Amino acid sequence: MPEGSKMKKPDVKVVLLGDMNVGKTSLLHRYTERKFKDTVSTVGGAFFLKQWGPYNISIWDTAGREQFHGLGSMYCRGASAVILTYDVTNWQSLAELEERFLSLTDTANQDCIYAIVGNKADLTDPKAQLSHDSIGVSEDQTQCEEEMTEPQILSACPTPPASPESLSGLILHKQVAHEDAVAFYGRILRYKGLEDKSSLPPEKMCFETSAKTGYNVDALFETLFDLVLPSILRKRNENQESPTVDLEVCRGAGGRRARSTCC
Ligand SMILES: Nc1nc2c(ncn2[C@@H]2O[C@H](COP(=O)(O)OP(=O)(O)OP(=O)(O)O)[C@@H](O)[C@H]2O)c(=O)[nH]1
Ligand SMILES: [Mg+2]
Repeated sequence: MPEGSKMKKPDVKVVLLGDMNVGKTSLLHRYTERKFKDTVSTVGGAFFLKQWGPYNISIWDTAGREQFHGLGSMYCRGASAVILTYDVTNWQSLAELEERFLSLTDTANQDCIYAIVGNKADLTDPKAQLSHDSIGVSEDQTQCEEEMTEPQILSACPTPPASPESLSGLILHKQVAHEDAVAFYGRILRYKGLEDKSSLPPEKMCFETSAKTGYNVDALFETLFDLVLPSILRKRNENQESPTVDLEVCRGAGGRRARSTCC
């Protein structure tokens, strides 16, 4: 970055929370790099700066591992949107959101919005298995769409095979129904005293996604960006401050690179 250049100051903060292994990092990779690539378990947290029209949105990826639990409330501080992420093939990952993660959001903004995201839908839902990434769709993909035979539905196996990928074409038993996510969303609104937020009904705020195929990933992020715009505009009007920060000042304070800074 050229000397003295200004890094765009984020207008708003979106945070990904959820148990380890549910696919938070993979969702971020899918959305920002249009790729499903190997990941390692996140240490601490990292953020990505997304330009959304004239606005700058920081998307924070956090660590699901228990040992980083304490950092969650720090990452949620000042958040305008929190994506509470679970794995549709793992009931416990939804339970963890309520038991371990919901309280971390107490540091988020008063008008913060909440999305409930059931990831890995490609393992349970045939329509989520097809590539949904506009860049990634190829003609043989449409071919596959026509040939798509009814995938075999696995019975509810108590110990799903170690590597779901080896089941491509097979569908794992879904452990979390959409209704469970909707019920949890209702409990979040009550916890936050937002029951009257009819503008954000569960059908709009509960998603099932696949970071692997891209299913519903753009819809998730872009729905949230549209919904946080009013809070960006309000903040800009209130602050009337420069939408940029002088990097020299940051450097003086040992400022770190803005891209994927790990705290
Ligand atoms: N089939 C399938 N696998 C996925 C999907 N998303 C993530 N995975 C796999 O799930 C494992 C964990 O993914 P991560 O993105 O690292 O999970 P995480 O929530 O960031 O985990 P922590 O960083 O430990 O909190 C990896 O093996 C991913 O390849 C998905 O949509 N479908
Ligand atoms: Mg991660």
